[in-house]
Amino acid sequence: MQALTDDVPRLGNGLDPTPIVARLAATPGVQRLPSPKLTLFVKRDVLPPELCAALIARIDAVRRPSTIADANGDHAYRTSETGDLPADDPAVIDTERRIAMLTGLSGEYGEPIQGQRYAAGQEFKQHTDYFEPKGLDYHRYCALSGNRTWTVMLYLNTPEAGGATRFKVVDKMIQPEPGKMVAWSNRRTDGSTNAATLHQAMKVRAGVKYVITKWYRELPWRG
Ligand SMILES: O=C(O)CCC(=O)C(=O)O
Ligand SMILES: [Fe+2]
Repeated sequence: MQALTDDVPRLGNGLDPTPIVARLAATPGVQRLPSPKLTLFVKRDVLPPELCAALIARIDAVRRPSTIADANGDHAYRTSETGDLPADDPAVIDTERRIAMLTGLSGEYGEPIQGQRYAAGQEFKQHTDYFEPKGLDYHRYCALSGNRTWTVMLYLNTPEAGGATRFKVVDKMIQPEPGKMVAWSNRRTDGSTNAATLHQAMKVRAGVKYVITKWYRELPWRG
């Protein structure tokens, strides 16, 4: 991880959620989902409008059709477009720093920030962000860096209609707003993968939706 200055906190990979939860819970404007089943936080205005606009432009420059691990034969499962954002871009560096300051998650465990663009009619059906330890693709995706611990997602705009993120198990819908962050642990407090993190990006009905996502791993990110 480069270009984060020395004052950013380094509270680990999130597998032990305690320091991350404490930091988020102590930050003004952070809301916690009131459920024992899922550790999830929401905060508005994490990114200013100019930064959201800059990131949208970067996503448009790198986007390609999305793929999914453990391809299940349903080609409509994830129909958005994806792209890794260049780590040396000033807008990306600024975003990395804001995420690190807010969550405390140590940058070396983070995957490169990924952008997603959903056009009208596009969606990402129900899934979890962790890789199934018994899944066919587990070794391919997790051999070097381990499984995912936390997800930090930021909306960059509001589509004209649709595009909410839905967590069905805890009956929570989150509406896209520019600069709004959603962060959750993909684990239970004992470290096991948490199926209550099941979520979906609901279909965009009109307009376009842009988000960025940063996932954290058990081990320092090595691809
Ligand atoms: O776009 C969203 O609302 C959710 C995206 C998501 O779940 C993912 O990319 O893993
Ligand atoms: Fe997801």
